[in-house]
Amino acid sequence: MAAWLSRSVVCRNGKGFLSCPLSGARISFRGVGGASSGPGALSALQGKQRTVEDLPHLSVLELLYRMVFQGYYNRLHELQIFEKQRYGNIYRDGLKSVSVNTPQLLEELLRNDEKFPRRGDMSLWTEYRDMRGLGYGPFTTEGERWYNLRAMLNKRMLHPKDSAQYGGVISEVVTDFIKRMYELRQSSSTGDLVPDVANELYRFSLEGIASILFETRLGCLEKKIPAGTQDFIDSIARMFSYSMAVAVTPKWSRTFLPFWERYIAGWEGIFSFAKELIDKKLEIIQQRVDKNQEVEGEYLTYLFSNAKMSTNDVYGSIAELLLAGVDTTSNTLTWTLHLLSKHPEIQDKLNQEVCTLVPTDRLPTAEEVTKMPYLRAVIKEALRMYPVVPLNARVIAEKSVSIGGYQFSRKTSFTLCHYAISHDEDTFPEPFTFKPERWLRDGRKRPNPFGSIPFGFGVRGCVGRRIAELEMYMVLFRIVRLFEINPDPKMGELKCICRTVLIPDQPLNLHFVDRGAANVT
Ligand code: HEM
Repeated sequence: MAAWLSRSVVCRNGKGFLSCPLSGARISFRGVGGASSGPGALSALQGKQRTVEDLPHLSVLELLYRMVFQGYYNRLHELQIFEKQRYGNIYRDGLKSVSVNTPQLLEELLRNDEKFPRRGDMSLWTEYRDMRGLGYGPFTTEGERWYNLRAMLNKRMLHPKDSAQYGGVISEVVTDFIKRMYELRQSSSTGDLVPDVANELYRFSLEGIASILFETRLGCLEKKIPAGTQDFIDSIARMFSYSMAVAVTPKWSRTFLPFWERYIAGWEGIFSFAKELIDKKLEIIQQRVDKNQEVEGEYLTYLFSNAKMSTNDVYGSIAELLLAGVDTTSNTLTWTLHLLSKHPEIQDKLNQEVCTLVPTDRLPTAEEVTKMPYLRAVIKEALRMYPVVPLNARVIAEKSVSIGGYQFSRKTSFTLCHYAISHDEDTFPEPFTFKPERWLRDGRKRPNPFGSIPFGFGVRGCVGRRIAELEMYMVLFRIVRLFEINPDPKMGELKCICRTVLIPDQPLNLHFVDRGAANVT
């Protein structure tokens, strides 16, 4: 995610002539029109292969102007749409990253991806690991080493059948979450209001993913979060909140500006907590091995039992899985509940599905929730409207590649503008309207799959996808069966800001009105 963050800061692009009020600089391009306006007629007429030089491009100064003076600093997702309208579907920024902005171009690029896909510079994350001699995880590793690591991490996680085995663990976490919802509602003045739902869903997601990765409960859903767990949560927040400052300030300023020290303190907290839990588990396994007892367990135990993985690799991987899995899942759920609260008719339809497909006197199984078409469509549509990871990157390092009729030499960096793509009007008519029906397989024409790929694509796609989906389906199922979700009339319009992932600009408060269904546990 750090790579996306730093990329989002530096990779902005443009086309045509545009006065930059900051500097009076003029942004120019040599081609005729962007890819949106058809092939570069001039080059084609001359029979010349179009290259990166023919793309619309603009300077870093313009990016700075847009970020600072036009306020796009935390609305980088909206900037994608602005730039697409202004500069076309494929364009280049001053730092030579090429932005692609339509499902077709995205597909062309990703189908040309390499055996060991790269997202680009991850030094923001690797520096700390190098300083402390820690192992790299799936985000930070590259090349063949990454490939081998993913081969190990994918097992017991990536296949729907693998994730189904965590159904029981997740269901227990959902039960605790629902219990907490009842408590919060009761203590509110109206008897049904839950303040700052995103914060509650963060606790849920952290508890859920930790219960799978560490095979232990952290206590995030207890009335008072244990001190160690709270320090860990604060450390994650600290690391993320200083990432941007560290990315944009020069290294020499680290000794007198406070950002680097605070950023590193964040990493220290993350790794020391993860390490403590991993070491505890390792000790338990060792004791059982010493006593010749059978070692049973799930993900962490599986990783330890894998001879190819060193303890250092396990530390690095678990920390990165944890970081990748919490904000993404919790914010997707936050946006889904927000959208449902605004669309009672969709909520009712979803309630009907969950009450019809599973008898109301028992909880659903992992297999059942993953087969519910409307439940799946609701989450898919929420992820289309709010792709929590709104931009991504690829570097095609080993070969030259042709995208959108342009030839790019090897080592070209590409920015994948997922937010603009999933709001592409040609692919998704009324792109700003919540319509889960778009995704139903009921005979209607389905959208281009590359229009919305919130988990990425190919071998470097999200390793936690199936776990995330299962967590989201299971918790949404239970919420929708028990409650009608209503907006808080006291809240102003909820806007979306980009802090590495898409988050709400203010705490989201929602009313959870009892539907009268039994709370089966
Ligand atoms: C709604 C939830 C989630 C979303 C939308 C999401 C999205 C993404 C995206 C877009 C990528 C980049 C893929 C690419 O470059 O092609 C990614 C990578 C990754 N995700 Fe997720 N993710 C989610 C949940 C999770 C969870 C729960 C975990 C951990 C269990 C996880 C672990 C990872 C890891 C480790 C990577 C890096 C993979 C690699 O580089 O090999 N994610 N995710």
